[in-house]
Amino acid sequence: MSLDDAIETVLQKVLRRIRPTEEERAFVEGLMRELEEIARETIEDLGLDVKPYFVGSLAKDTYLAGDHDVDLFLAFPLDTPLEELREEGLRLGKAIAERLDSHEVAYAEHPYVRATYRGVKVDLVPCYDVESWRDVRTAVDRSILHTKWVNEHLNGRNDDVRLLKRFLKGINAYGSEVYVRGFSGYLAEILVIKYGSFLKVLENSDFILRQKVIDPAGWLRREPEPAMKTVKRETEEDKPLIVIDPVDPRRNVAANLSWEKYGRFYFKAHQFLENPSEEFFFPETRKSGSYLAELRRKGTHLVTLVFKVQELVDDLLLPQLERSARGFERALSREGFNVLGWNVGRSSGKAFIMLEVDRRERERVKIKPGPEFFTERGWDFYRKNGKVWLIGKRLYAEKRVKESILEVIEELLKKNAVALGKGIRENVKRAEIVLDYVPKELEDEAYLFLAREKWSLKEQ
Ligand SMILES: Nc1ccn([C@@H]2O[C@H](COP(=O)(O)OP(=O)(O)OP(=O)(O)O)[C@@H](O)[C@H]2O)c(=O)n1
Ligand SMILES: [Mg+2]
Repeated sequence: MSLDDAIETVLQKVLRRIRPTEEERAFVEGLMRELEEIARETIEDLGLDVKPYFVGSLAKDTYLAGDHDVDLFLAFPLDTPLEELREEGLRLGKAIAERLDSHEVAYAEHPYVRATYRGVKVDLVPCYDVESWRDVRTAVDRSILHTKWVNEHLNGRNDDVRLLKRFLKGINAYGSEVYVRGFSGYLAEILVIKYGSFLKVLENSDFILRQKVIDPAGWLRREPEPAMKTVKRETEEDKPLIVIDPVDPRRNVAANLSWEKYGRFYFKAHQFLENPSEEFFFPETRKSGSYLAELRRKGTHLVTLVFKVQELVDDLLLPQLERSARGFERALSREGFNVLGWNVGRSSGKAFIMLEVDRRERERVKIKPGPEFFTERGWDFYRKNGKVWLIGKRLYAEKRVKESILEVIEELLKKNAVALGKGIRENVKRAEIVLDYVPKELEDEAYLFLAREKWSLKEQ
């Protein structure tokens, strides 16, 4: 079988798993019709002038089978004051959600309602009814424009988007959340539109990087108007990619994409094209092994801090954990410990920070004052210590003391000498700190970290 055929076979197999079936489609469409009806009725009952819009991958038909969360946006007229949009938006969201199965309020730039209906998550998000980027006032306003732009330009390549999204998920590079810094769904859509297909996007993984600026709507070729500041290239120069949002020249769609995640895409794209397999899309469950054996193999040590955190969502918690881990890295290196790597996360209600270090204790020389030299105790001191000297009539000696890294960390925390994430400072200070041992539920995590399995670019 030729390589092209092999690739095609794999893609067909993957598509069978990620393309929604007719039943799922019918269910989703029925759900959307019902929700729209409920929304319209509620809007009328409340006497509001609001338009409901579906956005996100459902509205673009780029959702993966089994993954069909609904984004229902409630678009207020542009002349609505921001305060009113927040209040009325929340009130409307709650009124709609009352007629669904369950709901809670979630907090982003503005509060919005998260409901469930027939087992599906439904976000009810207030926004402005914008027609162009000039009208955009809140972070979510562009979504309506994105949906429209993608639907106008995708030309039936919906399955290519599905393949790319699944590939990115499989290689652990999907999601634009701050703690992922990978590819967003919208970025995947733009790449497919720009390069023509899933395979073309993969084939262009080098070129995309060299091209650096992708401008699908041709903003840079247009006559600039005063309000149209395009994405600043200088300030984004250390980003792998600048994708000027086709619906808003001021925004880089790839602003959250990190070098690490682009790098994963780059290597995995090359590997897939040479050696295609379903594994890239659906990796086997991660390897496991003994973290203790890994510590012995490497001759390094593992410090783990485990502590309770309140109801912080991942979006807030993970960046704070990362900041704290970097704080430990700096503080410990000032104290003579080399931090080879760190890993943070959350597991069964607790947060953890893992630090891999080169030693478990440090030796320091302390100066020990002794007694006067011409006494009994003076002779004792003289015999017991290696290096001794006099200052005046008093003996002094050098003393080597060992301090364990745990003592050093406790000392640093007591002195507030570690830069910690603001919202979790007190929690970290009360952490349980363990050395070369982790609680049962973190054993796998510790192995994956120490073996760098979590980040590995190559299968071995
Ligand atoms: N970094 C991001 C994240 C989201 N969005 C907007 O929010 C919408 C919904 O976001 P999300 O659910 O993350 O993406 P989907 O396209 O729905 O993809 P998925 O299948 O992963 O849900 C996107 O269409 C896009 O307009 C965005 O512009 N930039
Ligand atoms: Mg979505």
